[in-house]
Amino acid sequence: MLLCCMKTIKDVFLAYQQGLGSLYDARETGAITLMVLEELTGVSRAKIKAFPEDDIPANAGEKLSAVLNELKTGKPVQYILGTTEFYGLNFLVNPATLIPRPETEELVEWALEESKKLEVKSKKLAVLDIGTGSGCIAISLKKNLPDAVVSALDISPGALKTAKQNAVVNEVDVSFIEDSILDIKSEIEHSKFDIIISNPPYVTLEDKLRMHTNVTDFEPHSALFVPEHNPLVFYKAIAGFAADHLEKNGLLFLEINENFGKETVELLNHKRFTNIELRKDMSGRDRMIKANR
Ligand SMILES: C[S@@+](CC[C@H](N)C(=O)[O-])C[C@H]1O[C@@H](n2cnc3c(N)ncnc32)[C@H](O)[C@@H]1O
Repeated sequence: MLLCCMKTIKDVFLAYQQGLGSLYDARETGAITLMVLEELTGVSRAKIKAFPEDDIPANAGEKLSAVLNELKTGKPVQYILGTTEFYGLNFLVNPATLIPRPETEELVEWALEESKKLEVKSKKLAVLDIGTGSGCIAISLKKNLPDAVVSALDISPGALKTAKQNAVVNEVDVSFIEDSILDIKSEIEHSKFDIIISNPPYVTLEDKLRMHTNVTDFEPHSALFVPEHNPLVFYKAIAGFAADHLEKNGLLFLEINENFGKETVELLNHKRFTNIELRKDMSGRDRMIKANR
């Protein structure tokens, strides 16, 4: 199917399958095509799926063709469209921010479930997201816990700029702090939290060799890779910070490297966290931890 001949939704799916077949499997290509069609035509996902024989809007062909050419370079669709969905909300993304992943939605879900059980007397729930990136975790938590006071920290000014825009887009109030969890210098040093949550960089050199180039060539390395090839460097710093800055019975939530679940649990044990729970994600991989102060 030549792009010039795309008239219907079905034609677009066919052209994208042909163009992207060497980069993605059929399921991934289908999902990408759906995202692009929805964004560029304004037609809903449900309608696209239900009426594949419908014509695409006359002015959409050129844009669909330009996006397909960019996709062929391996650039993630979210960076091409500049947007993605996370926990039912829209987030702006760009090469300064990691593209939020579905596994991280499971971490948010867990934190929201547990937050209901936390007894916070005579004050608002205080939450800190470490390594906020696009702000997806902090903003989703604030959206669902409107009374909470949510702060979010990142070392990257580019990521923080986007996270601030995302807070405006999603109409929530989050305090953003530029600092390094490896060497805190800001006023956050004097604060206490009921929940500390983080999806820090955890990709090792060995993991990198197995990763798809559309991740390693396009997503920010400072969001993905651990410095000095030490897979636990961020977990050590976060556990140390949380040990001092969580309220009594406060909760720590971490997304982790699936190959270092046991080691991360040991580290938290060593820091005297209790009720440490390791959970698998929807693909059955050790992916997240909850611990009590
Ligand atoms: C894996 S990304 C997670 C982004 C976002 N929370 C998410 O789940 O999509 C890790 C984030 O940690 C930030 N980061 C890297 N080094 C840091 C440091 N020393 N202190 C604070 N944040 C850091 C990166 O800029 C990046 O935004």
